[in-house]
Amino acid sequence: MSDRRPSQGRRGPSRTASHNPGRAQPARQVALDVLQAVRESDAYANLLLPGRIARAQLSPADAALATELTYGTLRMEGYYDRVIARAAGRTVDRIDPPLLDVLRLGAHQLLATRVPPHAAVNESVALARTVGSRSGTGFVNGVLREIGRHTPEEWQQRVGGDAKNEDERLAALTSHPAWIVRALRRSLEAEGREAELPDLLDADNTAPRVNLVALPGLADPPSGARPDRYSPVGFTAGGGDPQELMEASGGALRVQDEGSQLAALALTRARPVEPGERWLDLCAGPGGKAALLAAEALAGGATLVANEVVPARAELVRRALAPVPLDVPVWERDGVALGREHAGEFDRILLDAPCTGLGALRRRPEARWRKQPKDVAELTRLQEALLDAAIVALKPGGLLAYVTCSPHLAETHAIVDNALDRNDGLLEPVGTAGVVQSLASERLDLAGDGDRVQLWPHRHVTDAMFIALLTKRA
Ligand SMILES: C[S@@+](CC[C@H](N)C(=O)[O-])C[C@H]1O[C@@H](n2cnc3c(N)ncnc32)[C@H](O)[C@@H]1O
Repeated sequence: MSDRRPSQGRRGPSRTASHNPGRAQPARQVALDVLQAVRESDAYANLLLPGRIARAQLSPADAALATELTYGTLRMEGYYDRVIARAAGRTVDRIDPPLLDVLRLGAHQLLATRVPPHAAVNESVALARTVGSRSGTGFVNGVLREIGRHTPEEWQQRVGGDAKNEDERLAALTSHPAWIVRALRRSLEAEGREAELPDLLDADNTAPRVNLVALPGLADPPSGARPDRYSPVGFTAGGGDPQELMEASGGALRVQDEGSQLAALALTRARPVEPGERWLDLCAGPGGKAALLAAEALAGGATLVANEVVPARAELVRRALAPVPLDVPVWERDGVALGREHAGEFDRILLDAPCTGLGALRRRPEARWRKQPKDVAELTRLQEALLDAAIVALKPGGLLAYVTCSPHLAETHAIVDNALDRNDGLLEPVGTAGVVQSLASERLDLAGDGDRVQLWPHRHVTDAMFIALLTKRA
């Protein structure tokens, strides 16, 4: 590896020219700290980053840079590792992990940002000094210069050329584990929409917009807000700062994906609410949908019980419910046992089941590397048990929404199909697509027979929520 300067190094001045040369720039230091914490302690970037930005007292511009660098690097980590391995001439598991974090951050700047290459390399070398030895610093310098010697397009050709088949190629280039690409392909195939796979994988790597909900009856969207295309209570803030809006509203305006709003409203608005109805949110943590259910229950004269087995998450549910002036007990029970002990008590039940979360990869970029195929088998057993319990807890004639934030067929259609088979004749599918469409002001492009809804990031710009409404025969 020579020490020749990369040809792109003359593209323009460094954005960071004004700070002390030789020392890492604070936005990059924050991004590196978060990458390290995500790798070392399974931290979640979205929970960690705001605190780190505040602690470093970053300016708004630097906060935006730290955010872009952190999420951008985490999203494309799998791809950058392939580039780094080729440039370094060794697999990434043979690179000191703290230096690998620096290399990933540097690769992101070189391959996917407008940061001038010399700034990307120099800043990375400065970061490497904070985590590695002199030889480690030289290694980072050499690897990044080698990466900078080729254009982003050349790297894509090289990395793509290593793949043995199309799924592997897509997995490598879009930074997804291959098993997830296969699962997503099968889900789209089931809709006859296999050709959309590259768009879906790209959407997973696109930062989601900050979407908010106005809890019905408790708040209205502020002036200047842009209404959502599908959710009647959803909006984006327009020019307003979402954080300020949330605080000023006391929590009646809050961040919530449009798909999550549709899932909750499908249950509450599928048919008119009879005063006195009893509702259950069986797996409520952290409480986003519970808050919307509570507002809807309040408006319709129903009551709601929220349940969450993990105490810390139950506490989050209590906080989420605080803006709604309805007394909602929050139970901390295993939903499987709870369902069986409250047989036939509830008119409407939301089962927003624990799942792989493959529908929210754009929101939690690190999650794709933490899940394994074996997790699917474990989760589907739990999903089946929870669904059976929910069916028991449902009143005859009651309505149940089975929801996942995953489009994996094993967690969605298979769970519902098996439940219909096991409960021969007891359950009846409800036309979920018609219900969801009736909420929306624009036509939803949905596939399937109308009994179930699968939303998609690339088609609907929502998380990939799956919603199936079922009713229990009276
Ligand atoms: C997909 S999340 C629910 C998200 C929630 N509905 C919202 O909108 O904020 C699933 C939740 O189920 C909880 N959970 C997992 N196993 C459970 C069980 N056996 N009984 C009750 N809750 C469970 C998890 O801790 C997690 O908080």
